[in-house]
Amino acid sequence: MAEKTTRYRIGYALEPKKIESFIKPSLLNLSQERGIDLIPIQLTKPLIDQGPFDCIIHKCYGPQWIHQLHEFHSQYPNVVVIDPPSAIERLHNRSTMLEVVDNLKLSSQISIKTPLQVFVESPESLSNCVKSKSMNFPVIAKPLSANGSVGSHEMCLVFSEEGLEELKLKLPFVLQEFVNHGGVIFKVYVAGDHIKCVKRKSLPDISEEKLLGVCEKVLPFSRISDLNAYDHSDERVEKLIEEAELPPLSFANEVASVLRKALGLNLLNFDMIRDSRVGDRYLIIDINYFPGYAKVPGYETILTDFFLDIVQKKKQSVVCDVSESV
Ligand SMILES: O=P(O)(O)O[C@@H]1[C@@H](OP(=O)(O)O)[C@H](OP(=O)(O)O)[C@H](O)[C@H](OP(=O)(O)O)[C@H]1OP(=O)(O)O
Ligand SMILES: Nc1ncnc2c1ncn2[C@@H]1O[C@H](COP(=O)(O)OP(=O)(O)O)[C@@H](O)[C@H]1O
Ligand SMILES: [Mg+2]
Ligand SMILES: [Mg+2]
Repeated sequence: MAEKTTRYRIGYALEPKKIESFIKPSLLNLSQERGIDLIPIQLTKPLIDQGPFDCIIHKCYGPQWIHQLHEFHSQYPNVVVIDPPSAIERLHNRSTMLEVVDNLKLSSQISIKTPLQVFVESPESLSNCVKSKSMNFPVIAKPLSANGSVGSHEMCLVFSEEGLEELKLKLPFVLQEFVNHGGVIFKVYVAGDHIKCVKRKSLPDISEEKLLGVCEKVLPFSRISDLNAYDHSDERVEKLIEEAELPPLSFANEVASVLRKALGLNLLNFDMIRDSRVGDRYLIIDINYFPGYAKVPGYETILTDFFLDIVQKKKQSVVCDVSESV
């Protein structure tokens, strides 16, 4: 008689746009072949009435969803929830998002830090905040909230103190020192133990001369691709990205591993730049929960491997405490 292979049910609670980009037939097929059934969770119906599930993955905002998860967890404490809302919450605020980075302990000689950053809440504190941290212009004003809204990605490069005055209506925000990094950013995608680092276009460097010649006090931007007119041509940018050296794999892996544990999260990516001023120094500038994995070549394998790790560890009774603070 043919041996019956165990099948696992992973429920996903995602907004329609995310379902379209993430739940591709290629992911459904590969995970199905390997024993995982990905089941849509209806956001309009009580979670508690859906299932059974071995695991739930989710990227939804708002107290109602968190309440549903709590309710579900009290009834089905053995179902693994990836990830705990309280840990995800930390990434929805650009001030708390990067707090753990400066305490990470690495065995590598290469250092991992964050740029100088200050949280600005009121117009009165605006003029002093840059001086108090000895930050140099240009700085980037980033909305405090990183809650998935369009506005949460609307930023401004600020070239001078007068520029800061123009930002009063955008409070509260964080000001982060702009760091030259050769126009290329490294995005490290993490799904549990599975990691992939890719290169992407970033803001171009700003030299002292360029800074003196800039006419604007503030340059708003949202998507980096909108900034072509501001500097390099597409061809030059492509060449820049192609030629940029990736960070050493062992370093990227170690940062991903310690960061994931410090945050208590499994599904994330982080944006990392190489500081042009100092050798062997990288800076984390952004951390995102459940990012756009489908843009990573081979994401289907990375995610399926991760799903199997989770459900099989559970089967072997290896404690997987990710649902601890649901
Ligand atoms: O839409 P995508 O595929 O570009 O993914 C976005 C991510 O792009 P990335 O994978 O880092 O290039 C994006 O990363 P960045 O913040 O752009 O670095 C966010 O994770 C975004 O989610 P949210 O709007 O912050 O909730 C992600 O948006 P959602 O797909 O989760 O809505
Ligand atoms: N401190 C910084 N120094 C240089 N460039 C930065 C810095 N912070 C952000 N950027 C650039 O701005 C982009 C958007 O900033 P980020 O914090 O990643 O916001 P988002 O959450 O919208 O992706 C980055 O991908 C990078 O190109
Ligand atoms: Mg980013
Ligand atoms: Mg982000």
